[in-house]
Amino acid sequence: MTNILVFIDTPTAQPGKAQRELLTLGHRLGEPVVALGAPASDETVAAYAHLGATAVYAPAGALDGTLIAGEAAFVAEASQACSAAAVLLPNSADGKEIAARVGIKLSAGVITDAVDVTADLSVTKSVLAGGYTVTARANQGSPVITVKPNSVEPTEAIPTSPEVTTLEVTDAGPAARVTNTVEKAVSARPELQDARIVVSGGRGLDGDFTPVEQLADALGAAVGASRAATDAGWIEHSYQVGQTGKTISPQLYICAGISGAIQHKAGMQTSQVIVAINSDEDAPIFEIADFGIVGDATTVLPQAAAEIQRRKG
Ligand SMILES: Cc1cc2nc3c(=O)[nH]c(=O)nc-3n(C[C@H](O)[C@H](O)[C@H](O)COP(=O)(O)OP(=O)(O)OC[C@H]3O[C@@H](n4cnc5c(N)ncnc54)[C@H](O)[C@@H]3O)c2cc1C
Repeated sequence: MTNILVFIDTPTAQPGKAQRELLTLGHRLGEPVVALGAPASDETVAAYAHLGATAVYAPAGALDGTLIAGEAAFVAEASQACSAAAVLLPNSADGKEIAARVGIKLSAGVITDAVDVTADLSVTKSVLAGGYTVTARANQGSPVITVKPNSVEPTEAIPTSPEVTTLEVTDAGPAARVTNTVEKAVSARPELQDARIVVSGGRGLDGDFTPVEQLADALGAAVGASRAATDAGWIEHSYQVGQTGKTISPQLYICAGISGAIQHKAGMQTSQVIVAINSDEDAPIFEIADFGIVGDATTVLPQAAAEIQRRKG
């Protein structure tokens, strides 16, 4: 039996696509054992049992009071408890930091930005801002791997009745402590990093993101932005795509009024299909676009949104 530990950062009764992708990959490599990032409830255990988790580890108390350190200690303890052959985590900023700390605790190799993992634990990953794809293998310990969303098609699993083990996290070490939290405003849109479709806007939007948001809502997409747009305060920094923003690989990336600077491309050029809307036919973004529209974004975006709404009826 080869146990593959899958870390679920935010356990929920209705696991999202990125979590189901990790479970599917765990199944492909062995027996997926789930490490919940919060104390277990009947609902969360049932949800991951439905996805075929063969065992569940959960912390005795909440882990979010210590920034990352508590999660890393818990994942390392869960990995040792089930003798995991590999640990899979989300490719978020937190996921990568947890992976790094787990790698140190377990003296194990860490591989980020994975887009595929084969049975011999060879990892296909993007490097150099998504410009190249390479195959990598950890040469020490059980590899700790962060997996990009939209890399695996989630499949149905045979439901299980997993044993639930509660772990006391003892090794969090000195850590920064959270003293106050502010709830993020709830959005009906998908999370930027998990979304199948992303509509992004840049400086060419001239301060008004309404057309980007309307097309995103027509497509059920997430909204993204260039740094020029976030620096100008037109939209929050959490929406920034690129080298110093989020790295995403949606199935469809639509960008409007974005020139295609190397730092922006670093965050989106592994998207499966790229559609660019720009008034300058020589804009660099057209070099990597699958479809290009030379036009005014403030005209093209509303037309696209209206046509999609019309076809949806
Ligand atoms: C260390 C570092 C890190 C960085 N990290 C990031 C990052 O993470 N993400 C990021 O995005 N940038 C990043 N940048 C900034 C990056 O270099 C660019 O400055 C930025 O991406 C430009 O944003 P933009 O394409 O919206 O603006 P611009 O480059 O000004 O392009 C605007 C585009 O809009 C077009 N346009 C104008 N009007 C219209 C219209 N009406 N309709 C359609 N098109 C129109 C123009 O033709 C132009 O191509 C970083 C820079 C540095 C130095």
